[in-house]
Amino acid sequence: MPEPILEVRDLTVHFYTYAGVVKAIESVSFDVYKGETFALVGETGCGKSVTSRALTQLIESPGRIVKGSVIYHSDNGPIDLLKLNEEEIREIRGKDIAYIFQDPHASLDPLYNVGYQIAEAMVVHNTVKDWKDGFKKALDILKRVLIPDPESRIKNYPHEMSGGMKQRVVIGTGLTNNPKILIADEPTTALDVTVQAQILELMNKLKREYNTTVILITHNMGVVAEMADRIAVMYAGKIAEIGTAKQIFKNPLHPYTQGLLRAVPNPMTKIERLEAIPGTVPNLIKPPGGCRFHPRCPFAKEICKQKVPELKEVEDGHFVACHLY
Ligand SMILES: Nc1ncnc2c1ncn2[C@@H]1O[C@H](COP(=O)(O)OP(=O)(O)OP(=O)(O)O)[C@@H](O)[C@H]1O
Ligand code: NI
Repeated sequence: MPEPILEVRDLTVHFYTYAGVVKAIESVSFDVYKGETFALVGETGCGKSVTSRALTQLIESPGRIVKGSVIYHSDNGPIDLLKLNEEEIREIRGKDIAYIFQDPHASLDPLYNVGYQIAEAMVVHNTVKDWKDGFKKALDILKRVLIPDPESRIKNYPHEMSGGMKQRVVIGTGLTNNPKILIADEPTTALDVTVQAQILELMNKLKREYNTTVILITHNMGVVAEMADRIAVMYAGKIAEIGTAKQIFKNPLHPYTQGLLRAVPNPMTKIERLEAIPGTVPNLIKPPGGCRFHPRCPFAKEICKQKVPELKEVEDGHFVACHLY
């Protein structure tokens, strides 16, 4: 039996804006197993980033986590991450659970050299003895993420590095404290295609070396096919389907997942727009009643307008939220 490292239940986040309450994610539930790469996929605005940030309470005003629990199975036993106070969650974030965001420019401080920034991540979490030790480890990390000429690169400021090299530094910084879970939100979207492939390969290598669990957020099905063990498909703030990569690619059940896969003629093409699925993503201030996908669904029945479909297990480990099943 796979062992869960995270159990997310009923996670709900709302943004209280002037235009109204944006119901960004609604009753999102899933498990992430130890050592796997778990991908969250779906069109822009479906709630991938909000979900991944909410896992460690990284939701800023006007957003609020209104409901849910996130049980993290730490070395010291299970903890509900949503019940921790500011200081406790900050201790977990960056140490047990690290994030890599899309834009390496935004993740690095232009005022400090990269060696300092990597060392700092370890110093603040007391995982090194002192700054000297921190710089020594920072050099190891630059080697691990395959930065050429690390002895001189360690003194570089971010603007002296290419985008791909900066993302390597960000990944290195994320891995400094040997996190149990690495959350990567579109880690390669800002990079050119050849650099993307190198970064993905690097993430796979590091994952094997450190035995890290990875939560990968992307709208690129090619990346998903390459990296994911299991996949959760999100639509308009809800989970539509969860399964192994094989189940999702070979036997997609949800009409939305089917549309998503049809929209990628070649798995290496990026999905920017879904031409195969007519209509657009609904407004999350007033989402459609019943199944949120029903206005775009070719198989919608009366019940789909009335009743929210529950996520149910249709075959072993394969869950779908759809009235057709
Ligand atoms: N600060 C905010 N204020 C208001 N609404 C927000 C805010 N942040 C996110 N949202 C809303 O929450 C919903 C989910 O956004 P989220 O960023 O999670 O989407 P996503 O799936 O990550 O999309 P993308 O692929 O474009 O990154 C969207 O409708 C978005 O408009
Ligand atoms: Ni996002």
